[in-house]
Amino acid sequence: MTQTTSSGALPEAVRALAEADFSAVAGRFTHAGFTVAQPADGILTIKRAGAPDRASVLVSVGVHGDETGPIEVVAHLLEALSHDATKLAVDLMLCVGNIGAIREGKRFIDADLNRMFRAERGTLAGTAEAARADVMMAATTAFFDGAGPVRWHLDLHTAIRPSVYPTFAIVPELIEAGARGKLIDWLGAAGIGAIIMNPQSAGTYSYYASEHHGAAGTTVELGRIGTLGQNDIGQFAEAAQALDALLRGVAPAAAGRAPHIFNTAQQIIKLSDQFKMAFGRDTQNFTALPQGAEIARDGDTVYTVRHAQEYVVFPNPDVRVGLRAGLMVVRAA
Ligand SMILES: O=C(O)CCC(=O)N[C@@H](CCC(=O)O)C(=O)O
Ligand SMILES: [Zn+2]
Repeated sequence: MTQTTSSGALPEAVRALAEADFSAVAGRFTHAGFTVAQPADGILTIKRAGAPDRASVLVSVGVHGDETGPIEVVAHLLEALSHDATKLAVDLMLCVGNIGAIREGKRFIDADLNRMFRAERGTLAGTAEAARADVMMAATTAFFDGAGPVRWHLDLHTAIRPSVYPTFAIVPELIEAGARGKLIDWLGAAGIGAIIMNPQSAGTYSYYASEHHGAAGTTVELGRIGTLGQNDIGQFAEAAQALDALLRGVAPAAAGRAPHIFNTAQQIIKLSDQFKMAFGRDTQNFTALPQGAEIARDGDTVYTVRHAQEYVVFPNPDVRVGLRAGLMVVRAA
């Protein structure tokens, strides 16, 4: 079945996930004997009763409302899996993040949801996204409470700008070494070209799940923002296959290539409205800058490249004061 939208015909599975309408898939998993619940709007959990050792996998999409490619990828995958429901080999929590922003085709309504997964929110405490993050954290806590030791969180995003690596991931350094190794292997099988090791929380969902719930969490960037129903998701076939294999508890079809590993050199924080980036808004992710080059200036503060070479990721002068306006990374030895 398809639904016609302003952007053309949207496959029913995509429409349903984008609108957080889980009725069809929930029915199929229930019929296959799973315990299915919807603890909050946009959140679906599917568990097998009496199987405490199963891996627990949280998959989130749409934390930024204009990042629609992963919604399409997961919608098709979930639709297919629900028709083969007994093959689901993990406890699954599926979270459609910023439902209001998805509806409006915007990154966020009041403020960036992916900076709200921390206690201090300052002036953003009363925003729609602060309330949504509270709901998501409560559901995440309930999902992982009492779960077995194998815990994953894949938070699927897309980047605003083009990138030297069209697919890349951010991995919190604090993940225990064994679990981190398995996660990096999986990211390789998923066709992810580069991994940024991140030592510090920026208030993101995946860092929160790693820090507070012992999950092997990661933010995965799959291409660029696009209109729902118009993304070329064929380019993410490896990621879709690897995710499907994870949910079915089987090895990915391809081992993939080892991603390039980068360490975080510095986070560029916007300190005031005087903040000015030294290069254009459309500078692509992983653009190399030489030692001493100016990155940004903000009043008396001048951010410069400290290593022989640093690469800029997520350059964004338009963020709110106090938030990350870019990440400088270096190739790991
Ligand atoms: O392309 C951009 O500038 C932003 C893409 C995006 O939403 N990235 C995430 C990364 C989260 C992390 O650091 O783990 C974000 O900025 O929230
Ligand atoms: Zn995003």
